[in-house]
Amino acid sequence: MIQLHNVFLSYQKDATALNNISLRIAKGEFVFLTGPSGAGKTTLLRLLYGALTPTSGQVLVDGQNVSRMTPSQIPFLRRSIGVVFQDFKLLQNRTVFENVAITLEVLGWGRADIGKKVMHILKQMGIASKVNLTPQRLSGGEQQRVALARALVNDPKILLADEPTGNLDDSNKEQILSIFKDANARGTTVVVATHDRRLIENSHKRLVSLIKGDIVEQVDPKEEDSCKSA
Ligand SMILES: Nc1ncnc2c1ncn2[C@@H]1O[C@H](COP(=O)(O)OP(=O)(O)OP(=O)(O)O)[C@@H](O)[C@H]1O
Repeated sequence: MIQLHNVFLSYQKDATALNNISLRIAKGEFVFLTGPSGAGKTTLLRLLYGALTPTSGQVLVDGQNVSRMTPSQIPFLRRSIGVVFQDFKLLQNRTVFENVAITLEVLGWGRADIGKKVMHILKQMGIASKVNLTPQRLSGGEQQRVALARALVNDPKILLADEPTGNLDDSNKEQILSIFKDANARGTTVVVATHDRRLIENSHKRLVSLIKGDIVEQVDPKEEDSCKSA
């Protein structure tokens, strides 16, 4: 589903944000990207949804070569990718409903179907009662759930989330993790960038650790389990 081959990314000369990264993420996998600030987590996610082009190397997402896409092709790629940004990027002058509906409007859905689907996901996320409020009137955890609803409302093939539990309390973190796990169980490939060790440890999912643009460690609990039982 996602492949990076020898990817280098420099924002400026002599400052390499990603240094010869090769990585495969299979369809239906759930992967955490971790590492200290500046490790390259956000940069890697941005490559996957075509917000950045690698300086060299190849990025393949859902069978498409993102490294070679023209700007006009990127919106089509993004139809199959839900993105949750570090700062949510909610539209402040729109209601919760409108913030989530926008994903389906872009895809050309009809009004009645949009209404049903948006209300369905807001109920799943436990924020249906906030449907007519604007984001300023929501807590941080509620805003995060709106951002997740917007990213997941069209059942995307891939969900990318950047530091989705920053500033959330433990109960909100648990809710967010269970939303990711549900989406993953329905077939969405999930990639989450996070510093949050507790979130990672509680989830028993594959972990890719970056430091200064290098992959320094990969841990896959499934392989560890099969080693233990072998
Ligand atoms: N727009 C930019 N212009 C120049 N350098 C950048 C830009 N964005 C990121 N960088 C640099 O690229 C490197 C990787 O940054 P990136 O944001 O990918 O790290 P990160 O692991 O996501 O960090 P954090 O956990 O703090 O969000 C850092 O050295 C950063 O300073």
